[in-house]
Amino acid sequence: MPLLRAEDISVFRGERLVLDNVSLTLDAGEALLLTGPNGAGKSTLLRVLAGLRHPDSGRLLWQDTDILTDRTMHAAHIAYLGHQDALKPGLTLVENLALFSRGKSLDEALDVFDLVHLADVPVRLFSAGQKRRAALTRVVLARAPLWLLDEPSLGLDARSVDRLGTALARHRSEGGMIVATTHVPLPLPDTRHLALPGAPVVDDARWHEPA
Ligand SMILES: Nc1ncnc2c1ncn2[C@@H]1O[C@H](COP(=O)(O)OP(=O)(O)OP(=O)(O)O)[C@@H](O)[C@H]1O
Repeated sequence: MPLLRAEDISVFRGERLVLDNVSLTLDAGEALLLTGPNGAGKSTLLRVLAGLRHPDSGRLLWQDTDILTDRTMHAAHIAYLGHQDALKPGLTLVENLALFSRGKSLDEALDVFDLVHLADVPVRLFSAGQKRRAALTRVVLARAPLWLLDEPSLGLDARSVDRLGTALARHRSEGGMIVATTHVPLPLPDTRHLALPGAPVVDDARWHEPA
């Protein structure tokens, strides 16, 4: 029995069928890359897997239990990184992360993405890449078995991409699972791919600028 199983997930956004009967499974130590053109539904699928969006049809099972029966329980299984880094700009990095540390020392986690020197700096002063590294540090701190990462390498410099690779490999070696969306190669070897085809081109007047 796989730990995570999505069965025939379909999602409409407006009147558009964005996900059409998508199925996947994931087991301990496995990773899955979601690829496909802009608008194909990668972020939508990630949000469904996170329990943040209800599919219009299909089931999502965690160890054969439907996650929709207990979303609070499912929230403890996942660490979700969206496009927005969701950091509080007025707080320092340590203050932002303290909410997720559950009393544990932050030193080791801050080192994963080389952020020790920025520990006491307000996040509003961070660059885009530094904010992404902070958000990724929060994922590490969550100690959740399933990481759901929407374009995790966005804005990262080469050294940080290397560190991301190390963090992903470590998570998998500890039995963790990863589903990530990406448009660029990620440092994630031995990974399955799920290519979402994207919506068929439709001649829909709502998508044209008024003349
Ligand atoms: N608020 C919304 N209302 C209606 N449709 C939306 C909304 N947001 C996104 N969509 C549509 O949902 C579809 C899937 O979007 P989604 O963000 O999941 O795609 P994606 O594959 O992650 O794209 P990208 O590669 O650009 O990040 C797109 O066709 C988009 O137009």
